[in-house]
Amino acid sequence: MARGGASVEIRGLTKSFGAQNIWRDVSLDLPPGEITALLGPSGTGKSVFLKSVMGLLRPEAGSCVIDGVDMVTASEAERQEVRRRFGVLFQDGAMFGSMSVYDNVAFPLREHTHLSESEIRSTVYDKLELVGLVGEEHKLPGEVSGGMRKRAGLARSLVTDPDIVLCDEPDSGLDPVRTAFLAQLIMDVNAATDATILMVTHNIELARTLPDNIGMLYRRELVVFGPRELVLTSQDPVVEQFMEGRRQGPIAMSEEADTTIAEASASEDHAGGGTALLTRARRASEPVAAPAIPDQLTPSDGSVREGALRHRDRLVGTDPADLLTVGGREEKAPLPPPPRTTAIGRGIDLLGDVLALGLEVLRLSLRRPYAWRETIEQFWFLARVSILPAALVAIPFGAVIALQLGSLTVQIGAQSFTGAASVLAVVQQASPIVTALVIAGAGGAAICADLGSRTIREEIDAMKVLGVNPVQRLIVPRAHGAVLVALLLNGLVSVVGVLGGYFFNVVVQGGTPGAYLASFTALAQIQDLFVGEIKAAIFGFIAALVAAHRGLNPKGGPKGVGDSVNQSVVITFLLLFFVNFAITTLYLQIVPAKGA
Ligand SMILES: Nc1ncnc2c1ncn2[C@@H]1O[C@H](COP(=O)(O)OP(=O)(O)OP(=O)(O)O)[C@@H](O)[C@H]1O
Repeated sequence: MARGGASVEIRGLTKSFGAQNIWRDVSLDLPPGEITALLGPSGTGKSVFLKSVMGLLRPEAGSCVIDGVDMVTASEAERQEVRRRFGVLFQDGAMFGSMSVYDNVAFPLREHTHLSESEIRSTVYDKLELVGLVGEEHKLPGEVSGGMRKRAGLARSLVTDPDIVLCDEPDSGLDPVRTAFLAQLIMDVNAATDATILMVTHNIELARTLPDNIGMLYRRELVVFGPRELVLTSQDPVVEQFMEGRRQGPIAMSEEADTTIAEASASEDHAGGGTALLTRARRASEPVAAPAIPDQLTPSDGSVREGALRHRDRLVGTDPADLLTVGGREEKAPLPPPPRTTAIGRGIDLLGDVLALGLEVLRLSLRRPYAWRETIEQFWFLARVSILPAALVAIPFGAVIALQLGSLTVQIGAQSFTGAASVLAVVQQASPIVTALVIAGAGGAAICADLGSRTIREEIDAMKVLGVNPVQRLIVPRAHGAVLVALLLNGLVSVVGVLGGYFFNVVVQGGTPGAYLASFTALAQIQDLFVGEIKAAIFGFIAALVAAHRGLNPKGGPKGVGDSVNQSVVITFLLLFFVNFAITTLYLQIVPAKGA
């Protein structure tokens, strides 16, 4: 069933990370219903480009319009709507690690369709069969090979018959035979659905025989984009070298080396030497034989693709000279450096981000569907990792407070108030802080590490692309779980602390049980208990938010996750002490001390 693929119009797109410009001024139209391959040396920003098209990364300039919606400036809700039309295969598959291969492939259908489980089952098995994974469906992603994960990711990306398919190196990790099957599969999917397909690949054979169009990123620019037939016969040295996989030419081992060669070439040109590498092939006096164009794959059922017909018409009207004008090759002035940010500025940004995340969590807390199961699992997990340490910390804490206050009250002749003083100190101050430190140290660290590893495995990106809001699905349950556990732990720590105080005051220091208990009613009041619980809930919320924020923004790979965990604990501790001070001051202003 032909549906006419979606159009993707990209104009002047520019993306940098801090001072590092990845590419600039990229303009191209992905022809609807055709297959396009994006090539380029490693590290030239092909994956960044795909993520920018998906709206997962925000370029600082330019537009990427998909059927009328600019993915750069649109709201997250609008982007989510467009993403429902996407099928995305991430570089490492981005399978959800806690779900089986079957559940991963069924995920988009369960989220976005009203199909019955038996209909879902039949669709999932169709796709698993296409990618050769029937028999492996009950395994977890961690129990199958990298190539299998990739194929499972492809099955998941195709399960909703998307209009736009974006694949990041679909062939990586696959053997040559499976790569050949995969190429045929992409061609058949295009023939059946007329989807607009953009794939990043390093596989030259695939690039030569599968796509209708080829684009190439090199030295921070799109240096060529056009019909396969014209790109394959291009005599541009960069394109030729890449398509032939040669060492000789302007492309070197690294981006820096590419830049050095190009600069040398430009200065030779400038000096009138006439031997610059970038233009050498063009200036060679002997005629250069045009390379042969290999036959393009055809659909296995022998049908004629709609995209192929449109492509043929476009090809007739394309001037080969247009190919190299896209993006241009002339040296452009360097981009201005980004504004410098100070440590204080970064701290303020971080606080702003955490606050925004907190507001988002509160807003989504009431939104359905509520992730009950995840909340209960998180509550149970946080309770398990924090109850024992909290109880163990509470005993010496209660004891220290009782000892300190006990000796102080004896010195000032107010021994009869030792119990109340212990209660106030433990219930109002020590207990919420101990609770929050344990939640931040044990629970928050685990939340941060879990989310961080999901982020670097691109699971969070996959979730967004599959139309699921990770804040609603993952952060809200963790924040609620942390608040509930904080309330529970605060009660526990308070009881253990007060009992510890009783033990040291009465048993060790020889006080009387009656005086210890009687003093409770003299100075303590029920609001003290409430304020302790409110503090604990706020601290638990803050601990979960900071952990989630750091987990969603790790810098780099596994080491970045480790750094995020460390930052999450330190930042939470700092915030807690400030917030505790603020709440205590406010409380003392509002609720006068008993007996005052
Ligand atoms: N989230 C990020 N933060 C900072 N830098 C990033 C981020 N993502 C990518 N980069 C940088 O952008 C550059 C391009 O990365 P990208 O993964 O897009 O390259 P690629 O062309 O896909 O490479 P390969 O072909 O090797 O997969 C790299 O220098 C990378 O370090």
